[in-house]
Amino acid sequence: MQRLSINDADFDLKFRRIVEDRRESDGDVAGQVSSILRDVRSRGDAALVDMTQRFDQHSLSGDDDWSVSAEQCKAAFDDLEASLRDALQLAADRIRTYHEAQLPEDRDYTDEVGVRLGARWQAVDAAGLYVPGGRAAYPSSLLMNAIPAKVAGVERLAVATPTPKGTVNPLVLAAAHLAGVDEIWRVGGAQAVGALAYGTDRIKRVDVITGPGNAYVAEAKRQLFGVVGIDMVAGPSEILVIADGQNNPDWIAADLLSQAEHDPNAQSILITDDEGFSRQVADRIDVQAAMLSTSAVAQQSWQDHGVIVVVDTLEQSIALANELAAEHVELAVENPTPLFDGIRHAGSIFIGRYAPEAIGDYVAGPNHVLPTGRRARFSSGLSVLDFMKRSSFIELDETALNAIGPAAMALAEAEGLPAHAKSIESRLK
Ligand SMILES: NC(=O)c1ccc[n+]([C@@H]2O[C@H](COP(=O)([O-])OP(=O)(O)OC[C@H]3O[C@@H](n4cnc5c(N)ncnc54)[C@H](O)[C@@H]3O)[C@@H](O)[C@H]2O)c1
Ligand SMILES: N[C@H](CO)Cc1c[nH]c[nH+]1
Ligand SMILES: [Zn+2]
Repeated sequence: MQRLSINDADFDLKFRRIVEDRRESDGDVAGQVSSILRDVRSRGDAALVDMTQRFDQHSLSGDDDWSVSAEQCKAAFDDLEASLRDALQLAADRIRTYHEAQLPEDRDYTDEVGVRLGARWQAVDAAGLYVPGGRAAYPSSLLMNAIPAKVAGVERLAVATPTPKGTVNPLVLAAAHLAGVDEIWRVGGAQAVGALAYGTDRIKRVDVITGPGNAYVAEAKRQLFGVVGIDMVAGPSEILVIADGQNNPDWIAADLLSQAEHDPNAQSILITDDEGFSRQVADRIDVQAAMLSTSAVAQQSWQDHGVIVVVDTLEQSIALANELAAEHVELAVENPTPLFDGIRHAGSIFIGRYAPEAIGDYVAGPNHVLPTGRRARFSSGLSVLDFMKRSSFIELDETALNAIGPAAMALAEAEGLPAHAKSIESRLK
């Protein structure tokens, strides 16, 4: 963990290094991912067999090793303990309600010269939903991917998720049943993203790939953008907690560890105006981390990427937060409004002492698939619109074409494109 004070002589330099640390697509990962993708593209299923054995110790020999059937998903749902089924249902209902409000409306109008203009939204035909499963299984990510895809009206939902050592997580299958997923492929990592993008004999290609994952998954999506649509780059988790000294240090320590436990490359940052409080939080992190079942990962993440910044005033945290453009920002302060108003770059913002980030991971409603690596400067969380695209349309009759056609012809001539001009001119009266 690094500790900084805004009054350190070299604060700007150190802070800049922290900001740059968030680029998970370093040369090593990018190189490995590009050779994995090349292999999947040229050898298809055979490459998936080799890499799934190598990275997940899972042998893709029979059909059941490749995919999970709808019957298995239904059985997993039916077998769920009632409290877990209710929790999954509550999460699904709240996520659906939030995302239904995102559905766009088609609009059109006819202007003063009689041209009808508008735009029409339509769902993509097929979506590939990446559900992480390396260190932990993520039924919550299945819901976060599949529900907006369903709301958008996508016809084919193909999930890819690794099943390390052949272990299938029943809650992932139950979530798939609840959300109405069509296919579940037991492959993970960059190779799964490649298969969904290029297609193989077994896995038909999709139009859009969404979902979170580790650095390999995130980099594969980044490299494949253009071959296929993607939602955004959603890599190892990040949390920035801005807290005053009036918080319970145990609560804030748990919040920081909640993201650290995802991945050794996850990042947790605390900004506070109370030096004594920051030391209490650091102590509580050490105590709590040692007791977690995920302690090895959480401790590694906190050691390698954890940061505490002590500022003089909480107002100073606004500029730092905007530089970091973190996936999650918690505002655990007495009066969060001025901070909320000042923060321009964040995947999702949690307002007040009773809004821990973990509530957004599961049941609040907004999507937990969010941009990482400072990409909240230009990307947003997964939404229904990521599964849709818009076609504009233009309708003219003879009168309308006569009104605006000559201007288009003039521009076409000026661009040296006479066939363009002719296609308009030949229709004019
Ligand atoms: N940003 C978000 O919205 C968000 C949401 C949920 C989870 N996450 C992140 O998802 C990630 C889940 O990671 P995970 O590892 O548990 O599962 P994962 O499914 O993302 O990755 C596992 C796969 O990584 C590949 N892999 C592992 N080591 C490799 C290597 N050395 N070379 C090539 N490929 C390798 C393997 O193919 C394996 O199947 C975490 O980083 C978590 O923070 C992010
Ligand atoms: N915090 C993750 C996004 O970075 C999402 C998640 C799923 N399960 C638990 N957490
Ligand atoms: Zn989480």
